Amino acid sequence: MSGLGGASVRFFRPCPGLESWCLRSSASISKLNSISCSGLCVLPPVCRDGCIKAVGPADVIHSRFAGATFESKIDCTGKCVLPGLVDAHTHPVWAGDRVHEFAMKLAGASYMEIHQAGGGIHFTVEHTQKATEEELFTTFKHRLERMRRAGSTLVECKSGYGLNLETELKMLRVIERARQSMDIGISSTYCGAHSVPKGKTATEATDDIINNHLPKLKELQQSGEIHVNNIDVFCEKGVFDLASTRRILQAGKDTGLQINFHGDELHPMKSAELGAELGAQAISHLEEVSDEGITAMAKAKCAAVLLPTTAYMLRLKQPQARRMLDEGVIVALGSDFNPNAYCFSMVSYP
Ligand SMILES: N=CN[C@@H](CCC(=O)O)C(=O)O
Repeated sequence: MSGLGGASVRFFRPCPGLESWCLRSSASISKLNSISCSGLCVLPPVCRDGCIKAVGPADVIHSRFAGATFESKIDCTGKCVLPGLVDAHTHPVWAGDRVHEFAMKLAGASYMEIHQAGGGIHFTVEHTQKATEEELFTTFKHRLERMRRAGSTLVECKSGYGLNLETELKMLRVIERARQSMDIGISSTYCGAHSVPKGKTATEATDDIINNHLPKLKELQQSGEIHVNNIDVFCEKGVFDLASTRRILQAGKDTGLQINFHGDELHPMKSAELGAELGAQAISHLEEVSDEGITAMAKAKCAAVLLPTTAYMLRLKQPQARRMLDEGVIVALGSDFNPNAYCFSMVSYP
């Protein structure tokens, strides 16, 4: 049985008379859930480590845990018990919402048209650069709490609305603070290549990331000030092309980060092929992935992180989830919570 923070989700059918207890053993506080259904009881005791220890008929489980004492009783009548959800792609640290852009979108403007006109990510960057660390932490904390209430127990959290070193580090420190203080798992992603900063070319931005951002990140990782797991790039026409993406991802990998990037979202970029070649852990979006890209990802065991809310909101075609699964690609899901796609929950639209 997988841990509650694991990727698999199992549903227990709600049934009448379902009860659960918390129990205290000599070693740890554990929970003992009891599902009583037409004479059959299923008791999944949950230990402090988050793992379900056993599932079975009540009498079997009771005799197995006979020495344990119950701490409290939780009535789960009409409810179901399910492990925590993993949200594999979010942009939750920012200031400057983009509600005003919805009117432009409804009038027919595309995501890239708004971006190229200086809005979109640029708008959020402007506000995030001006925000204090405290302001960012307060709103981030509130968003994480809402995600947790919606069932997510592990959330991948990206920087990427700083673009300059100072603000990217501010965002990563905010993520680190939450990682240490909140009751939710966090996988932290440096996304300094989320967009080309105003006044720079993509090549200049790439050089800045490789020569300045990544060495500083490595220093802070080594001193234990921050813990970053992944590196991300928005590999897209008009943002970072395949060559720049390759340079940044390779440099990130060389500093010990896992590759987890945006690819093949609005245009076919051969991002999937690149990710597979570089040993990427995951690639997100993939609405425009090629057949060869799907095959390469399956072979390389590179996970596809699909973001149905985003495809819906941006009116993109939905990614080929069934085809990917049939080809043997690992498929994960993300809410893609960001100021453009305001979705906290993995199980429903906002
Ligand atoms: N596509 C690029 N990045 C985000 C959107 C970020 C934003 O628009 O603020 C995404 O994953 O959908």
